[in-house]
Amino acid sequence: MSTWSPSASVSSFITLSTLSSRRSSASFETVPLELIAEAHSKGYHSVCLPLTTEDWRKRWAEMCLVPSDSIQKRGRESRRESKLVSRDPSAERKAEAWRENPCFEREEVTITRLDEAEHVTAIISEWLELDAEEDGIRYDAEIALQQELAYASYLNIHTAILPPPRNRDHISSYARIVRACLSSAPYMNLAIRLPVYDTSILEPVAPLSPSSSSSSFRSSSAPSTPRLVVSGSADSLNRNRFSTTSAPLEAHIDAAWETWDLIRSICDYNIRLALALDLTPPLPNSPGVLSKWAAEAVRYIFLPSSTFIANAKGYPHRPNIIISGASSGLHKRGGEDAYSQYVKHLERTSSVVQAAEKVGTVENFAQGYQDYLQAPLQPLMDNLQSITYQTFEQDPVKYQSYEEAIHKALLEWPKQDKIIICVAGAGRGPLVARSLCAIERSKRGHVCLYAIEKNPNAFVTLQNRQRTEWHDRVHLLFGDMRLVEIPEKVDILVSELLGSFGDNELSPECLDGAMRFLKPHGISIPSSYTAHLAPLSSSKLYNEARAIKAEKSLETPYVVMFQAVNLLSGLPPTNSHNTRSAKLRFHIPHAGVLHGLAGYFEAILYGNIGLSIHPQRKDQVSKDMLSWFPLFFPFKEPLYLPSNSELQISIWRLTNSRQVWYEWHAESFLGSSPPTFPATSGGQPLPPILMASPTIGVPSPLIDAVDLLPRSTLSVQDAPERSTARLVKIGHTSLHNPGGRSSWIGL
Ligand SMILES: C[S@@+](CC[C@H](N)C(=O)[O-])C[C@H]1O[C@@H](n2cnc3c(N)ncnc32)[C@H](O)[C@@H]1O
Repeated sequence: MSTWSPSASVSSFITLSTLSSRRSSASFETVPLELIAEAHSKGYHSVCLPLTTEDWRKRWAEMCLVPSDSIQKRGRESRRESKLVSRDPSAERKAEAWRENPCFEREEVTITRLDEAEHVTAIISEWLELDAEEDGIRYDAEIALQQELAYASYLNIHTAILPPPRNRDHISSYARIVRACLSSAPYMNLAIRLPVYDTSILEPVAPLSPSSSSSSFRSSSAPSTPRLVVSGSADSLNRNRFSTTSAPLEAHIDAAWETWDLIRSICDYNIRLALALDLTPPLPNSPGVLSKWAAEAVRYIFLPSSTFIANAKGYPHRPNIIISGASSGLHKRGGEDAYSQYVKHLERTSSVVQAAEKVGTVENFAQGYQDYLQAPLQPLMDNLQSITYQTFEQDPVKYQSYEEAIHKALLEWPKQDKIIICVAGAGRGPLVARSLCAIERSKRGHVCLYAIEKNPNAFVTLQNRQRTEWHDRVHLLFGDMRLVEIPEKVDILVSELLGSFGDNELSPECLDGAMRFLKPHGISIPSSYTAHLAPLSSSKLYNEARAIKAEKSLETPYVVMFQAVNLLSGLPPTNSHNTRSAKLRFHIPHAGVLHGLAGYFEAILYGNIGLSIHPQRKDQVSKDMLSWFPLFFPFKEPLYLPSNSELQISIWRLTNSRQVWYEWHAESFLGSSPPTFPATSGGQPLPPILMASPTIGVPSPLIDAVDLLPRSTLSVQDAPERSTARLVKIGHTSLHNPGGRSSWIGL
């Protein structure tokens, strides 16, 4: 279960120039101790400190890089040619000795004592190019990185922020080095600093000189925003770093995310690897572009004091926010403390935090359960515990909605008739009590109420309530609704057998068995329900499911209160999949990785009264209902989906005489365009498929996904327009849970 920390941690970035310009005062033994104490007194929880000094950068450059003057002599050579330049033999000897036995000298590190390292996040030398063009520089950068991490571990520092990737062509080398470090430093958490997009698209920058990685970096100042060369652009192929303004900002944001995706994939989704997202560049207005980061392990957010950005609030991971330049005096009136105070204010006033603090909201109820995988209930096969019923019964919305639905049905029933109601699956009796309230409110005279329950333990509670509260107003029947004998047929059948995906607690099978005692023109409450699927990206959930070591863990649906997830496409208004299988087509506007499917349900109880956990409609239909979290169907292998690709999902609900199970599968294609809806014969465009829920709220504005099954609202000649012609297949997953081998629900 994830813990819910009360507030984001705010760190101050202490620069090398601050460290070197201060003299320690009488009250502190060392400058780092004084600066750390000062940061604490100004409301910062921790500090980020460069681990190494200028001296280390100089020694490393002398040993491992070709001196820049020897390059200048050779004129404008490419970096690739620079490795042919011979080095000074004494520098080469020193380098060999260092490679044999990497070791710092005292002046090369900023801190030396355990107490200086408390609450410190180490910034690894930013000038190390783990993705340098030259093999030799990459090789030496890896040795230096290992050396710095070993030193940080020695000082009991648990987190280090790595130099950013800069060269798309060698990201795989970068990632391989990070993976090696994760295994050689087993107690260290690593974070990769990544700008939200390549800032060179805003302003041209000079090309790097061969030894430039070091010389161009002003390590004594606050960290500059790293720049990433996006492969494939003409500029990057020429190894220049000039503006690529022709590409839209979104493409650059996608490129940054793809860099991260490659690194974390090569590192096998290691949970000790996280992102330090640099929000220094001006952010685009469209929040959807950034939403993919919500599904990632963003553990740090870099904010320079010059661009204080309110969008950082509400990130679900509650990352550490690192403020650089807080002491630069940029906002003189507020002073240094103002930044941490403002970040805390933004967080306190954000809708996410306010909802979590308000009693009665789902966010408040679900605290501690965000992204926690729970096995779905099996109320038919298992007998639920009293405490489980008690949890359901806290729902302030579900029972009220049922009472309203029953009341409405009673009012609409012909006045002179006697009415027989049956609550099938009564549990501890809350729907029985609500039925009695509705009867009383409707002022109907002749009403007879039955309650059926198959859980022998809950049946004791029902008997007790009958004796103490209900008396002869309720007739109890013990047994399975599929088999139990009932003295007369009923007019209104009330049940609540719904799972997060509608039918996953076997409501269809149970109600099929109960239909024999519902009169032909009788009413079922709920009158219908629909299941909805959406493709989902969440490295966190993927890792959680993988952490359960059993092979079947990635072929099992889970109930999850989603937090660190990103829906890769909109949800269809309804999948209407009582056919027990569906094939769904999703347009993927932005590149992403598919880790699983999110499953939701919507039910019409009676008339316009419903229940919904559909993310876009739940607030209109049944706001603050607590009883259901969505279902998560994981995929065993993540499936990469490029921008403007098409995802096709197949899902089957299958059954034998003893079990029901789901099987699922995904395929990806290139060449997709956002779906358009075919015109009817009258020339009017068809709306998205809506006929199954015409009475609930307003239709979802999201129309990305379209049910591919032939539907009554689509004429046959319309179908080819929506076919998958001209799509190029690019990938697929395996078929999950074939034959119900890993997960099933008992009948
Ligand atoms: C989700 S609980 C709902 C309980 C209660 N109606 C409420 O809303 O709090 C479903 C109940 O239906 C019962 N149940 C499930 N299948 C049943 C069946 N085939 N026959 C009788 N009861 C059944 C379970 O034991 C459980 O008490």
